[in-house]
Amino acid sequence: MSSTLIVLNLKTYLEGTGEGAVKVAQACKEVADDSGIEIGVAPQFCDIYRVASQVDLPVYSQSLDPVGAGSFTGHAFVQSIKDAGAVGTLINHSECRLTLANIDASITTAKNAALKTIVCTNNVATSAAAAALGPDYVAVEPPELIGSGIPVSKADPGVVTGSVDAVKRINPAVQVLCGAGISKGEDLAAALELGSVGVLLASGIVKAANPKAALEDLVSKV
Ligand SMILES: O=C(CO)COP(=O)(O)O
Repeated sequence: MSSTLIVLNLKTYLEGTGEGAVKVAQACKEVADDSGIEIGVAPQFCDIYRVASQVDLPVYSQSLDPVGAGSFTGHAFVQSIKDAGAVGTLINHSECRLTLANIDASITTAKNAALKTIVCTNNVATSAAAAALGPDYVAVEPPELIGSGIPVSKADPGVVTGSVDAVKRINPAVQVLCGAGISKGEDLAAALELGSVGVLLASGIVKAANPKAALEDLVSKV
């Protein structure tokens, strides 16, 4: 496997049973095996166990709550996420934003459970702030490009290079992903060219008529 990472966020795109998530995850696994590129999926909380137990690929939670065992109702509890089979979690996605203090607490909670952490950011300044908290990855995603089909690597390359520079300066151990509007092989190639180590993406693959073919295109230029 190369050190490139692709994480496919399923959001709430797949209606109905979790079988849709399993199918997309299976396509990810096949393309990962054929290409040698690591591909993970972030399904709904309730689908983590189903996906992780049926498909041998890295599964991420879409978020978690920084609560321990005890008197907490309606929270996404890290130990349950881990026991369901997740290897990591997104934190602070633009569609699930947190305060800085809660980002910090979520990173600590995930790390204590040995889950990988991907903190989403919306610009260079927040990428720098997130890097100071020491996650495994910062994933910069300008919200205005999310779901737009316009790739960040083309529309706003400066936010990627700026994040890479800022993160390197603040904490060189943190790696940078980028996302928003990414769907094609040229988008991933451009993202790597800009200094990120991979992409976090969703609609271009999940909503494609043939997700496996879309994934094959995505990895075709690496
Ligand atoms: O929000 C994203 C991934 O977390 C990006 O979404 P799109 O790939 O649909 O732009």
